[in-house]
Amino acid sequence: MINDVILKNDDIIKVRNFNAWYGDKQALKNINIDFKRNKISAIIGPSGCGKSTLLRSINRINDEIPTYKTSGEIIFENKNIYDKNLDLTIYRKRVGMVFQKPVPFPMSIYENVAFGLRIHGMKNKNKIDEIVEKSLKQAALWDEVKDELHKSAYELSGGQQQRLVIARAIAVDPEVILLDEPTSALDPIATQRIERLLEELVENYTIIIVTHNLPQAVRISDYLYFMYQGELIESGLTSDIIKSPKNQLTEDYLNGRIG
Ligand SMILES: Nc1ncnc2c1ncn2[C@@H]1O[C@H](COP(=O)(O)OP(=O)(O)OP(=O)(O)O)[C@@H](O)[C@H]1O
Repeated sequence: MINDVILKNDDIIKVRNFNAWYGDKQALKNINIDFKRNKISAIIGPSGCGKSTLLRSINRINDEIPTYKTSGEIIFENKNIYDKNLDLTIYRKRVGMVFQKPVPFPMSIYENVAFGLRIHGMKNKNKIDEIVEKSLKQAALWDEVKDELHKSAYELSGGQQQRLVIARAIAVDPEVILLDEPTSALDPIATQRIERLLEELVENYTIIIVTHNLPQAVRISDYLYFMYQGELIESGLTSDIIKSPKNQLTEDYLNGRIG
């Protein structure tokens, strides 16, 4: 019985027979993945293989593209997120997304983090103050900004902006954070800070990251998902795949022969 509960709680998002098209072009082909709770999962593969499409599909961001269509299911909390009656605002509070290029809102550092709280109806100033501080601390940005919370977010460096965006995602208390190439616009020091941060955050959140930076995926992830031409080719524990990939394509990618 206890084992049953543990097993059931282990997977947080299940992708089932999932296909996606942009017009006639099929970008995802029959993807099946069980993403593990409180782990870092990295989706890797050469440019154009469908990594971002998969991540964006989990947040339903691609709904905005008129030619985009899907079949199959993505299940979160026993519900298919593609069901018509899903409340997207509530879903995105629980499954947040951070993009490649940090996109702070044109407002103060404080307001960037408080934004989501206000959207979800929080009015108590003390409570908002408390969550803003906690989120900035969790995102390892508090010490750098605590004396200038009302400065424009645009005055922060790229690395600080990316941590601010992560603080904004954390503030609404999500369960899953999706990150699409979050460090590709950052220098090595800022990259290292974000990587350390993700390793800390995974104690409380499930992290799914898309990266074309293979050494980064190897450094930080518990699970790897290797995609090629819209298909999931191989998945498993990062340490196992790195040591002995089962598929020739995975091996070629790991050795830099494709991509
Ligand atoms: N908005 C779009 N309209 C049409 N085709 C698209 C769109 N976005 C992506 N595609 C196509 O879907 C396929 C998968 O793209 P996707 O961006 O998911 O790949 P990726 O693995 O994330 O690539 P990269 O590492 O270069 O970001 C590619 O062939 C791409 O050209």
